[in-house]
Amino acid sequence: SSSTSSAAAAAASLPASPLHHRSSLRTARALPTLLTITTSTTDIEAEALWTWLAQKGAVSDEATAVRPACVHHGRGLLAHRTISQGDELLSIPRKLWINLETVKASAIGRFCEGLKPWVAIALFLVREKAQSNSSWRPYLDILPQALDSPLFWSDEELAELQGTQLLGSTLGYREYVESEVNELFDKVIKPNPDLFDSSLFTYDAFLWAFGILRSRTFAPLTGDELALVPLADLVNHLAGLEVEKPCWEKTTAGIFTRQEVLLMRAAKTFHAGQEVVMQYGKSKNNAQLALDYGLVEYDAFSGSNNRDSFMLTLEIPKSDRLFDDKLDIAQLNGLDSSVYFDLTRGQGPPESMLTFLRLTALGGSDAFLLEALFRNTVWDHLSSPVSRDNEESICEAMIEGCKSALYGYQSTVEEDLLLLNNDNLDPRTRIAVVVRQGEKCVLQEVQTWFEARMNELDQLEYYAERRLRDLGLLDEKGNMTAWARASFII
Ligand SMILES: C[S@@+](CC[C@H](N)C(=O)[O-])C[C@H]1O[C@@H](n2cnc3c(N)ncnc32)[C@H](O)[C@@H]1O
Repeated sequence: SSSTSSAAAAAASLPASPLHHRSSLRTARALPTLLTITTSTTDIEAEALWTWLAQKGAVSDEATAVRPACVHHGRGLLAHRTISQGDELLSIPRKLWINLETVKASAIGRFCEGLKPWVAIALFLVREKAQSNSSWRPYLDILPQALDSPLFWSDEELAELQGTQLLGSTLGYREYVESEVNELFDKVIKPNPDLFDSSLFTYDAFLWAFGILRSRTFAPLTGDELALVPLADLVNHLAGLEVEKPCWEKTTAGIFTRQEVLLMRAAKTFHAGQEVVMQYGKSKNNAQLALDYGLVEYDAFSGSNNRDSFMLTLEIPKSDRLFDDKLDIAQLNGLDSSVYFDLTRGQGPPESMLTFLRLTALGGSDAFLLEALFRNTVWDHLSSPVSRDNEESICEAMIEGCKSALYGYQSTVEEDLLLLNNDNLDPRTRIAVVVRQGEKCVLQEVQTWFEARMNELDQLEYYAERRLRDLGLLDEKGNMTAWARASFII
């Protein structure tokens, strides 16, 4: 049927927009032991940043709870003394953030009217980075030149992502950045050669700035409030870290002049010398962690990973002769003809997805449920199996969809797991392998779920039986009641 093929095609499709990543709730994972780090080499750039922040009154050697240092993942923050959960770690005043205000107050401010915050800040970063006498030099010097997000991978490295949704999102983001850069180049950079040296404002330079902004900004300083906060952006992520409250907090401080500050609080207790870490996003899946931060979570011991996910797109085919009626029901329930479902490892298909699938596959002798009489109740009816035919067709569609999506990957889960046993796997290949095996595991789980359902089609209760039971015409065992038998005899 057309709904079958559409759901099958849908199972393999990519997120519609690179900017609309869906999130879902995930369960807790075990917390790895924190490592105590000792640094031997002097980090000249970090020292310069510290001195600069001290001169501006943002930090002091005497009062500080944390200090920047070289750690496993580039630079990070080390506890200077024992810190309890919830303690203040640092407080950086607004005048030291790089945000839209900073850009507006700069020499290029008058060109930023109407620009998206990230575009304006990226323009500022690229220009400022090239100026040796920039007043932001100590901060600019600690920004990494190379990032591990797939946005920056070579074609050869990207080939490891063949078949994955992450590859689609990566290419989508690149296209998006390119179109923004082209527009900016034509409207702002080219017409103002006195302020902008056009050779600096390349696609690569903007992509770097985009990567810096995605990997170093955290709520609440995102969206229109987007801001880079020196020192606070040196905190690294710890896999599995449970947090009660966000670590970044925007508040006001100061006795005489109340000024806005970014306050960072400790997510847990840290002892002197330990690395202070935070949780970058409990609801982000591995593909999002990879894109934003160039990292993934993978637990080689448990094998399970609630960061594994697959975003499924389902749609009511336009060719369906019942399209208008089905769309009406979907819209009445807050959906549209095309819907994304974020499937997460170990969680099975969400109820709303099963309901939408049943709606999509509705036809034949079940089409009466689309009549006006049922308009307000049909969604409820669809939340349980409707008929054997309907349930069978959604199972077939999903099994086919999963198989065809799985066919698109170049390796099996088993091959990937073997690769992940190799401790010397380079970081980018590791990211690719973790993401692709995660997507496949989710698809396999979904396929297994629908295969199991296919095997129990004869045991399920369908709409007709439920109606008879509701009317008191079937008893608990599914037999007709005496009253029903009597009515049939009459
Ligand atoms: C907010 S910055 C943290 C400071 C960064 N380490 C530096 O040297 O500038 C985020 C970046 O740190 C790195 N990072 C943080 N936590 C990590 C982790 N658990 N595993 C791998 N890389 C991590 C990633 O490169 C990420 O994009």
